[in-house]
Amino acid sequence: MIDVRALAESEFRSAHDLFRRALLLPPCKDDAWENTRGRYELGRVLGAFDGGELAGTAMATTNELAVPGGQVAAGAVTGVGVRADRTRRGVLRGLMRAQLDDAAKRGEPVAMLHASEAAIYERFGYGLASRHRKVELERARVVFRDDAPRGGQVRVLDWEAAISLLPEIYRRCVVDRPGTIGRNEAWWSGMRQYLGDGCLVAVHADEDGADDGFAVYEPKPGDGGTTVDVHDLKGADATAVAQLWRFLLGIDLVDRVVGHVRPLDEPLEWWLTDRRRCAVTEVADDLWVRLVDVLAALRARSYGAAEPVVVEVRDAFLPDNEGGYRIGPDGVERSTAEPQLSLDVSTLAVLYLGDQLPSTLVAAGRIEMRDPAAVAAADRLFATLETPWCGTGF
Ligand SMILES: CC(=O)SCCNC(=O)CCNC(=O)[C@H](O)C(C)(C)COP(=O)(O)OP(=O)(O)OC[C@H]1O[C@@H](n2cnc3c(N)ncnc32)[C@H](O)[C@@H]1OP(=O)(O)O
Repeated sequence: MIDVRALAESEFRSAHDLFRRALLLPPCKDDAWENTRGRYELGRVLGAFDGGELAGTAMATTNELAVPGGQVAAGAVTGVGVRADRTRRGVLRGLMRAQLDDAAKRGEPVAMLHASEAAIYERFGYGLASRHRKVELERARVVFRDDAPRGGQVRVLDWEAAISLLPEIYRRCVVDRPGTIGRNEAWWSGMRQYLGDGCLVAVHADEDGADDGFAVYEPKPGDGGTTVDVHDLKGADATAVAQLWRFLLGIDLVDRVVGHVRPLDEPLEWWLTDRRRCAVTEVADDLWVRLVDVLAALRARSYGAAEPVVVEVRDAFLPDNEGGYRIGPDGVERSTAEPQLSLDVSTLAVLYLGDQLPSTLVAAGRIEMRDPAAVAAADRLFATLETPWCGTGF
C-alpha cells in the first residue's frame, strides 16, 4: 500500500537525496544543499511511503508559463524519483495522482516538466510541447554576413558581478516567447551552483546603454582545442542575440563554440556567410506540458484567424476534462456539438504552445479527423509566430 503526503521541511533533504540516488548521483553535500533547499516549496514536496518508508518523491514549484498571447499559472514539476528497489509498483502513479489533484485545487491550469525519459509521462496526460537544438561552430571558419543585425556593446563580467544584473535582464527582456517560464532567486542560486567556477557572463547593452541580453559561457581546454560551452543566452531582440554570438565566436584562442539548449528558430546560420558552418548536432525534448484544467488552459492562449473548430478531448487520468471544446479566435467554450477532431489530452499539449500543427498530428495518427475541412482551420488557429522554447532547466 502506497501512501502519498506532503513532506515537512525537515524531510526535504532526504527526499532530495532519494531523487539524486534515483538519478544515479551521490547524496547532496551540505554547501550544495544550502543552495538547493530554497527550491523546495512547503506543501508542494510529495513523499510516497511504502510500509512507512520513503519510496519515492516528486515536487513542484509555483511558476508561470508564457503561452501564445498571454501567461498561465503553471506548476514546474521536478525532483521525481523512486528508489531503485521500489520501482514498477505504482509509486510514480500515486505521486502523479496526488500532484495533479493538488494543482487542480490550487487553480493552476497547467503543469510542466523536463523529462529524463520520453516514455514516462504521456500516460499521465503530458505531451512534448517544445524542443530545443544544439549547435556547434568551428570558430575559425565562421564569418558573419554584412546584413546580420549589429549594434550595442558587449562587456564581460565574472559571475559575482553579473548575478545582480541577470535576473532583472531576464525579467525585462525574456517574456513573450511561448514556453518561457519565470526564474526566481532560488533558481538563480541553483544555477550558480550547477555552473563551474570557470563560467563567465557577457552582457549586451543596446545603443542607449540599456542591458538587454546576456550569455553565460564556459571555456574548456581539451585535447582537440578549446571549446566554449554556451549554457544560457537570452536577448530582447535579434540584435542583442546576434551581437552576443558575434562576441562568443570572436574570442581569441577558442577553437569551437557549442550552444546548448537553443531555440529551433534561432537564425544563427542565416547570419553567416556559410550556413553549413553552424552544425545542428541535436534536436531534443524541451518542455513537457500537462493541461490540468483544459478549459482554463485553452482560454489562457490566443488563436489565429479561422473558423472555430469543435475538438473532442479524451483524458483518462483527469476525466473531468473529457468532452467537446469549441475553439475559435474569439475564445473557447465547452461544446456538445458534433466534434470535428478528436484527440487525447497529451496530444493537445503538443499543439498548445505551437510546436506542432494539427495537420502534422493528423498525419501521425494522433488526431482523429472526423471533418477534413476542420484540419486547415485548426492549423490556422493553433499556429504561432515564434517557435516555443523554454531554455530554462528546473
Ligand atoms: C520531472 C523529473 O524529475 S524527470 C526525472 C524522473 N526520474 C528518473 O528518471 C529517475 C529514475 N527513475 C525512477 O525514479 C522511476 O523509474 C520513475 C520515476 C521513472 C518511475 O517510477 P515507478 O514508481 O517505477 O513508476 P510506476 O510503477 O508508477 O509506473 C507507472 C507507469 O509508468 C511506466 N513507467 C515507469 N517508468 C518508466 C520508464 N522509465 N519508461 C517507460 N515506462 C515507465 C510503468 O511501466 C507504468 O506503466 P503502466 O501505467 O502501463 O502500468
